[in-house]
Amino acid sequence: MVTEHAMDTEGARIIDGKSIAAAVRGEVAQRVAELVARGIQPGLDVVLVGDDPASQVYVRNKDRAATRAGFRVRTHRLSAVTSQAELEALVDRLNADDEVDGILVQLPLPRGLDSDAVVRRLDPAKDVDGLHPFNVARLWMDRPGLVPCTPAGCIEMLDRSGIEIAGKRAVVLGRSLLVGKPIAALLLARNATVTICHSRTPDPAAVCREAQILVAAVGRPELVRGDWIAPGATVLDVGINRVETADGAGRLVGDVHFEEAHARAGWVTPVPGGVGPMTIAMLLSNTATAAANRRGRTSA
Ligand SMILES: NC(=O)C1=CN([C@@H]2O[C@H](COP(=O)(O)OP(=O)(O)OC[C@H]3O[C@@H](n4cnc5c(N)ncnc54)[C@H](OP(=O)(O)O)[C@@H]3O)[C@@H](O)[C@H]2O)C=CC1
Ligand SMILES: Nc1nc(=O)c2c([nH]1)NC[C@@H]1CN(c3ccc(C(=O)N[C@@H](CCC(=O)O)C(=O)O)cc3)C=[N+]21
Repeated sequence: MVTEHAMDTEGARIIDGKSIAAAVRGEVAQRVAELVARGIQPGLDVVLVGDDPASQVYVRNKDRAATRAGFRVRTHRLSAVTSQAELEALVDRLNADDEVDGILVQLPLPRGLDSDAVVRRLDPAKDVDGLHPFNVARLWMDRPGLVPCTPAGCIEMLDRSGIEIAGKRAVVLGRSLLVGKPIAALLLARNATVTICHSRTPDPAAVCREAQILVAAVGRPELVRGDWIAPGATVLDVGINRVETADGAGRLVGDVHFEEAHARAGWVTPVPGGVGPMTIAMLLSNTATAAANRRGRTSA
């Protein structure tokens, strides 16, 4: 799961999101097989509005992983000029369909659509992104429920790498409802001492230097430099940014300058191959949980 070598001579240990995600997907496939053996075919429905190319890639990755794990998967592709009423009518139809266990509405929605209203419309029991106010409240109340996939994936990576959370000073860069805030809630629930930075934080570098666990979720390519990182800290890089390259192909970089972080940190996640694959694995895990909860849990 991790590459073992001395940190002071060779830099941080890499947290391999790809292999941890493969392990989680294998466990989910087992849970799905148990449901299928009971005559239950768990299903995931993804709603994609518009033709944002990045979202298309995520949807394709999710489709493939979900199908391989044994889920029925359907992607609803709606045009960018879809109305609020049409989108909410689709959500209503999926809520009412007993064969639908998980509903994921890809965000952000095109301009003019009210994503809050769409999320509020979801049946909380099918909200596998954990964004409905009911699930947000449960998260902050430390009650198990459907937890946002990327934050859940971050905790899973720490746990499966043997990195202690309790008692640590954690800093989260970013405060979105999808990523920053729920990561902070989960770290807090696990007894870290948590600080959240955002675009109005005067000296984020100074705050980050205090972190034993640093999570970057800002969407700013390589914002976090080596001198933002305390020696030996654990750095989780959530950012997915496409930047131009000389050959015109472009490449993915995180919110952390990987080489500089690797030289200072104790542990670091790469981009790609870090948090991204975990997001998909946790989406599958949430969908299996939603299916077991909705359809009466006896063993799964
Ligand atoms: N790996 C994965 O699976 C996933 C990756 N992502 C990626 O994670 C990143 C963050 O996503 P998301 O949370 O949805 O993005 P948002 O744009 O919704 O939120 C970004 C947050 O970062 C803060 N911020 C922006 N600039 C700075 C800065 N210079 N210093 C400190 N804080 C700053 C903003 O502050 P303010 O609130 O003040 O505006 C905001 O809270 C993106 O790159 C996204 O693509 C997202 C989801 C899943
Ligand atoms: N309602 C909602 N929930 C989300 O969780 C959500 C969303 N909307 N909108 C977009 C963001 C982004 N996101 C990613 C998921 C997987 C990868 C992923 O698989 N990344 C791989 C490969 C990336 C590639 O090579 O293209 C990696 O980092 O290794 C990336 C990004 C989920 N998001």
